[in-house]
Amino acid sequence: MLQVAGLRKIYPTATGGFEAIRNLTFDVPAGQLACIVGPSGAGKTTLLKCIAGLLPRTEGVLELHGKDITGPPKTMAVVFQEYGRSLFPWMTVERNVELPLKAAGVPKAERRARAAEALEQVDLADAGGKYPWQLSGGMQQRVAIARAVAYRPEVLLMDEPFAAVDAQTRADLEDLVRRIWKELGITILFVTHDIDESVYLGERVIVLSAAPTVVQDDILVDLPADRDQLRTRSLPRFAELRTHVFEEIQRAKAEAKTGAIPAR
Ligand SMILES: Nc1ncnc2c1ncn2[C@@H]1O[C@H](COP(=O)(O)OP(=O)(O)OP(=O)(O)O)[C@@H](O)[C@H]1O
Repeated sequence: MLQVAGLRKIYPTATGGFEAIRNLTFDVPAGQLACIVGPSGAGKTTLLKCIAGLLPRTEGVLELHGKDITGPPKTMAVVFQEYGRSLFPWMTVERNVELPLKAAGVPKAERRARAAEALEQVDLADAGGKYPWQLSGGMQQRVAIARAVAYRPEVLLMDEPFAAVDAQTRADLEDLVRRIWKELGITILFVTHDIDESVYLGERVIVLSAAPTVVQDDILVDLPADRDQLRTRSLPRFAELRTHVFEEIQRAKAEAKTGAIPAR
Protein backbone atom coordinates (compact mmCIF):
# COMPACT_ATOMS: atom_id res chain seq x y z
CA MET A 1 0.00 0.00 0.00
CA LEU A 2 2.79 2.40 0.97
CA GLN A 3 5.86 2.18 -1.20
CA VAL A 4 9.22 3.79 -0.49
CA ALA A 5 11.87 3.14 -3.15
CA GLY A 6 15.30 4.65 -3.56
CA LEU A 7 14.31 7.52 -1.26
CA ARG A 8 17.02 10.14 -0.89
CA LYS A 9 16.89 13.37 1.05
CA ILE A 10 19.52 16.06 1.00
CA TYR A 11 18.86 19.12 3.17
CA PRO A 12 20.12 22.30 1.57
CA THR A 13 22.80 23.90 3.76
CA ALA A 14 25.19 26.83 3.44
CA THR A 15 27.98 24.36 2.67
CA GLY A 16 26.20 22.64 -0.20
CA GLY A 17 23.81 20.17 1.42
CA PHE A 18 23.54 17.50 4.09
CA GLU A 19 22.61 13.99 2.96
CA ALA A 20 20.27 12.75 5.68
CA ILE A 21 18.78 9.81 3.74
CA ARG A 22 20.83 8.00 1.10
CA ASN A 23 18.68 5.15 -0.14
CA LEU A 24 15.58 3.78 1.58
CA THR A 25 13.49 1.06 0.03
CA PHE A 26 10.62 -0.77 1.73
CA ASP A 27 6.90 -1.47 1.30
CA VAL A 28 4.28 -1.39 4.02
CA PRO A 29 1.24 -3.57 3.35
CA ALA A 30 -2.23 -2.39 4.35
CA GLY A 31 -3.04 -3.02 7.99
CA GLN A 32 0.52 -3.51 9.21
CA LEU A 33 1.94 -1.97 12.38
CA ALA A 34 5.58 -1.33 11.53
CA CYS A 35 8.10 0.28 13.87
CA ILE A 36 11.11 2.24 12.68
CA VAL A 37 14.19 2.43 14.89
CA GLY A 38 17.70 3.71 14.33
CA PRO A 39 20.47 5.65 16.01
CA SER A 40 19.85 9.26 17.00
CA GLY A 41 20.01 11.49 13.93
CA ALA A 42 19.44 8.52 11.58
CA GLY A 43 16.76 10.37 9.67
CA LYS A 44 13.64 8.82 11.21
CA THR A 45 11.77 12.12 11.49
CA THR A 46 12.98 13.14 8.03
CA LEU A 47 11.56 9.89 6.62
CA LEU A 48 8.16 10.37 8.30
CA LYS A 49 7.96 13.98 7.13
CA CYS A 50 8.69 12.89 3.55
CA ILE A 51 6.03 10.15 3.74
CA ALA A 52 3.56 12.63 5.27
CA GLY A 53 4.15 14.93 2.29
CA LEU A 54 5.43 17.67 4.61
CA LEU A 55 8.97 17.69 3.23
CA PRO A 56 10.05 17.38 -0.41
CA ARG A 57 12.30 14.43 -1.22
CA THR A 58 15.45 14.80 -3.31
CA GLU A 59 15.07 11.53 -5.24
CA GLY A 60 13.09 8.32 -5.22
CA VAL A 61 9.57 6.96 -5.15
CA LEU A 62 6.99 7.61 -2.43
CA GLU A 63 3.60 6.19 -3.27
CA LEU A 64 0.36 5.52 -1.48
CA HIS A 65 -1.80 3.03 -3.39
CA GLY A 66 0.43 3.59 -6.41
CA LYS A 67 -0.13 7.38 -6.32
CA ASP A 68 2.81 9.74 -5.96
CA ILE A 69 2.82 11.58 -2.61
CA THR A 70 3.20 15.25 -3.50
CA GLY A 71 1.57 16.81 -0.43
CA PRO A 72 -0.14 15.63 2.77
CA PRO A 73 -2.41 12.72 1.68
CA LYS A 74 -6.01 13.14 2.84
CA THR A 75 -6.07 9.63 4.28
CA MET A 76 -3.01 10.08 6.52
CA ALA A 77 -2.75 11.45 10.06
CA VAL A 78 0.37 12.23 12.06
CA VAL A 79 0.97 12.21 15.82
CA PHE A 80 4.14 13.98 16.92
CA GLN A 81 6.15 13.75 20.10
CA GLU A 82 5.41 17.26 21.24
CA TYR A 83 1.77 16.98 22.25
CA GLY A 84 2.18 20.28 24.13
CA ARG A 85 2.73 22.04 20.84
CA SER A 86 0.25 20.09 18.76
CA LEU A 87 -2.86 20.94 20.83
CA PHE A 88 -4.27 24.47 20.90
CA PRO A 89 -4.45 25.66 24.54
CA TRP A 90 -7.35 28.02 23.91
CA MET A 91 -9.59 25.27 22.55
CA THR A 92 -11.33 22.60 24.59
CA VAL A 93 -10.28 19.00 24.12
CA GLU A 94 -13.40 18.37 22.06
CA ARG A 95 -12.67 21.30 19.72
CA ASN A 96 -9.06 20.18 19.33
CA VAL A 97 -10.21 16.71 18.29
CA GLU A 98 -12.74 18.16 15.87
CA LEU A 99 -10.34 20.56 14.21
CA PRO A 100 -9.09 18.38 11.30
CA LEU A 101 -12.68 17.28 10.66
CA LYS A 102 -13.74 20.93 10.44
CA ALA A 103 -10.90 21.58 7.99
CA ALA A 104 -12.09 18.60 5.96
CA GLY A 105 -15.62 20.06 5.80
CA VAL A 106 -17.32 17.41 7.96
CA PRO A 107 -20.75 18.74 9.13
CA LYS A 108 -20.98 19.89 12.75
CA ALA A 109 -23.21 17.12 14.11
CA GLU A 110 -21.01 14.42 12.61
CA ARG A 111 -17.88 16.17 13.92
CA ARG A 112 -19.29 16.16 17.43
CA ALA A 113 -20.25 12.50 17.21
CA ARG A 114 -16.88 11.40 15.84
CA ALA A 115 -14.95 13.43 18.42
CA ALA A 116 -17.01 11.95 21.25
CA GLU A 117 -16.48 8.42 19.92
CA ALA A 118 -12.72 8.94 19.54
CA LEU A 119 -12.42 10.39 23.06
CA GLU A 120 -14.23 7.34 24.35
CA GLN A 121 -11.79 5.08 22.49
CA VAL A 122 -8.87 6.68 24.33
CA ASP A 123 -10.73 6.57 27.68
CA LEU A 124 -11.24 10.32 27.84
CA ALA A 125 -15.00 10.42 27.43
CA ASP A 126 -15.35 12.91 30.32
CA ALA A 127 -12.56 15.27 29.30
CA GLY A 128 -14.16 16.83 26.19
CA GLY A 129 -15.00 20.12 27.94
CA LYS A 130 -11.58 20.57 29.52
CA TYR A 131 -8.63 22.49 28.15
CA PRO A 132 -5.36 20.72 27.25
CA TRP A 133 -3.48 22.52 30.04
CA GLN A 134 -5.84 20.98 32.59
CA LEU A 135 -4.66 17.48 31.60
CA SER A 136 -1.53 15.46 32.35
CA GLY A 137 1.08 14.84 29.63
CA GLY A 138 -0.17 11.30 29.03
CA MET A 139 -3.78 12.52 28.77
CA GLN A 140 -2.75 15.24 26.31
CA GLN A 141 -1.07 12.64 24.15
CA ARG A 142 -4.26 10.57 24.27
CA VAL A 143 -6.12 13.65 23.00
CA ALA A 144 -3.63 13.87 20.12
CA ILE A 145 -4.29 10.19 19.37
CA ALA A 146 -8.07 10.76 19.59
CA ARG A 147 -7.73 13.60 17.09
CA ALA A 148 -5.97 11.27 14.66
CA VAL A 149 -8.50 8.48 15.28
CA ALA A 150 -11.52 10.79 14.79
CA TYR A 151 -10.13 11.69 11.40
CA ARG A 152 -10.35 7.97 10.49
CA PRO A 153 -7.08 7.79 8.63
CA GLU A 154 -6.03 4.87 6.55
CA VAL A 155 -2.41 5.41 7.59
CA LEU A 156 -1.27 6.76 10.95
CA LEU A 157 2.29 8.05 11.29
CA MET A 158 3.60 8.38 14.84
CA ASP A 159 6.92 10.09 15.56
CA GLU A 160 8.27 9.12 19.00
CA PRO A 161 4.86 9.94 20.47
CA PHE A 162 5.60 8.67 23.99
CA ALA A 163 9.13 9.99 24.46
CA ALA A 164 8.03 12.65 26.93
CA VAL A 165 5.78 10.62 29.26
CA ASP A 166 6.64 8.50 32.30
CA ALA A 167 7.20 4.75 32.02
CA GLN A 168 3.81 3.66 33.40
CA THR A 169 1.88 6.04 31.15
CA ARG A 170 4.02 4.92 28.25
CA ALA A 171 3.06 1.29 28.81
CA ASP A 172 -0.64 2.25 28.88
CA LEU A 173 -0.27 4.29 25.69
CA GLU A 174 1.50 1.40 23.93
CA ASP A 175 -1.44 -0.85 24.74
CA LEU A 176 -3.80 1.87 23.56
CA VAL A 177 -2.05 2.02 20.17
CA ARG A 178 -2.22 -1.78 19.79
CA ARG A 179 -5.92 -1.75 20.71
CA ILE A 180 -6.78 1.07 18.28
CA TRP A 181 -4.72 -0.58 15.55
CA LYS A 182 -6.68 -3.81 15.98
CA GLU A 183 -10.09 -2.14 16.31
CA LEU A 184 -9.68 0.16 13.31
CA GLY A 185 -7.60 -2.09 11.07
CA ILE A 186 -5.42 0.85 10.04
CA THR A 187 -1.78 0.90 8.92
CA ILE A 188 0.62 2.39 11.46
CA LEU A 189 4.22 3.52 11.01
CA PHE A 190 5.64 4.13 14.47
CA VAL A 191 9.03 5.77 14.96
CA THR A 192 10.73 5.16 18.29
CA HIS A 193 14.24 5.17 19.69
CA ASP A 194 13.15 2.62 22.31
CA ILE A 195 14.17 -0.90 21.24
CA ASP A 196 11.83 -2.71 23.66
CA GLU A 197 8.94 -0.53 22.55
CA SER A 198 9.58 -1.35 18.88
CA VAL A 199 9.49 -5.10 19.55
CA TYR A 200 6.50 -4.92 21.90
CA LEU A 201 4.41 -2.81 19.54
CA GLY A 202 5.38 -3.86 16.07
CA GLU A 203 4.58 -6.71 13.73
CA ARG A 204 7.78 -5.65 12.06
CA VAL A 205 10.82 -3.55 12.98
CA ILE A 206 12.70 -1.65 10.29
CA VAL A 207 16.18 -0.74 11.54
CA LEU A 208 17.75 2.31 9.89
CA SER A 209 21.49 2.85 9.64
CA ALA A 210 23.09 6.08 10.82
CA ALA A 211 22.87 9.00 8.35
CA PRO A 212 23.22 8.93 5.36
CA THR A 213 20.51 6.38 5.99
CA VAL A 214 19.75 3.04 4.38
CA VAL A 215 17.62 0.12 5.65
CA GLN A 216 20.04 -1.86 7.80
CA ASP A 217 17.63 -4.65 8.79
CA ASP A 218 13.97 -5.53 8.43
CA ILE A 219 12.75 -7.88 11.15
CA LEU A 220 9.49 -9.80 11.39
CA VAL A 221 8.21 -9.75 14.98
CA ASP A 222 6.81 -13.26 15.35
CA LEU A 223 5.30 -12.71 18.79
CA PRO A 224 1.67 -13.62 19.59
CA ALA A 225 -0.77 -10.92 18.41
CA ASP A 226 -2.24 -10.57 21.91
CA ARG A 227 0.48 -8.64 23.69
CA ASP A 228 0.68 -8.11 27.40
CA GLN A 229 3.18 -5.85 29.15
CA LEU A 230 4.26 -8.55 31.58
CA ARG A 231 3.82 -11.84 29.74
CA THR A 232 5.00 -10.73 26.29
CA ARG A 233 8.06 -8.94 27.63
CA SER A 234 9.10 -12.02 29.60
CA LEU A 235 8.93 -14.41 26.60
CA PRO A 236 12.32 -15.82 25.50
CA ARG A 237 11.47 -14.79 21.92
CA PHE A 238 10.96 -11.19 23.05
CA ALA A 239 14.45 -11.22 24.58
CA GLU A 240 15.92 -12.68 21.38
CA LEU A 241 14.28 -10.04 19.20
CA ARG A 242 15.28 -7.12 21.42
CA THR A 243 18.86 -8.41 21.52
CA HIS A 244 18.86 -8.64 17.73
CA VAL A 245 17.54 -5.09 17.28
CA PHE A 246 19.98 -3.80 19.90
CA GLU A 247 22.92 -5.44 18.10
CA GLU A 248 21.83 -3.99 14.77
CA ILE A 249 21.70 -0.49 16.24
CA GLN A 250 25.12 -0.93 17.82
CA ARG A 251 26.39 -2.08 14.42
CA ALA A 252 24.83 0.99 12.77
CA LYS A 253 26.58 3.26 15.25
CA ALA A 254 29.92 1.46 14.84
CA GLU A 255 29.70 1.60 11.04
CA ALA A 256 28.89 5.32 11.19
CA LYS A 257 32.13 5.84 13.13
CA THR A 258 34.29 3.84 10.70
CA GLY A 259 32.47 5.20 7.66
CA ALA A 260 31.55 1.68 6.45
CA ILE A 261 28.45 1.36 4.28
CA PRO A 262 25.98 -1.15 5.83
CA ALA A 263 25.33 -4.34 3.90
CA ARG A 264 21.69 -3.48 3.03
N1 LIG B 1 16.37 21.24 8.27
C1 LIG B 1 17.53 20.58 8.32
N2 LIG B 1 18.65 21.03 7.71
C2 LIG B 1 19.81 20.36 7.74
N3 LIG B 1 19.97 19.16 8.36
C3 LIG B 1 18.91 18.65 8.99
C4 LIG B 1 17.63 19.32 9.01
N4 LIG B 1 16.75 18.56 9.72
C5 LIG B 1 17.44 17.47 10.12
N5 LIG B 1 18.72 17.52 9.69
C6 LIG B 1 19.77 16.51 9.90
O1 LIG B 1 19.36 15.30 9.29
C7 LIG B 1 19.72 14.18 10.10
C8 LIG B 1 18.49 13.37 10.40
O2 LIG B 1 17.62 14.12 11.26
P1 LIG B 1 16.27 13.50 11.84
O3 LIG B 1 15.67 14.51 12.77
O4 LIG B 1 15.43 13.02 10.72
O5 LIG B 1 16.83 12.25 12.66
P2 LIG B 1 16.12 11.31 13.73
O6 LIG B 1 16.53 9.92 13.40
O7 LIG B 1 14.66 11.60 13.77
O8 LIG B 1 16.83 11.80 15.07
P3 LIG B 1 16.42 11.58 16.62
O9 LIG B 1 16.35 10.12 16.87
O10 LIG B 1 17.56 12.21 17.36
O11 LIG B 1 15.11 12.29 16.80
C9 LIG B 1 20.38 14.75 11.35
O12 LIG B 1 21.79 14.67 11.19
C10 LIG B 1 19.93 16.19 11.39
O13 LIG B 1 20.90 17.02 11.98
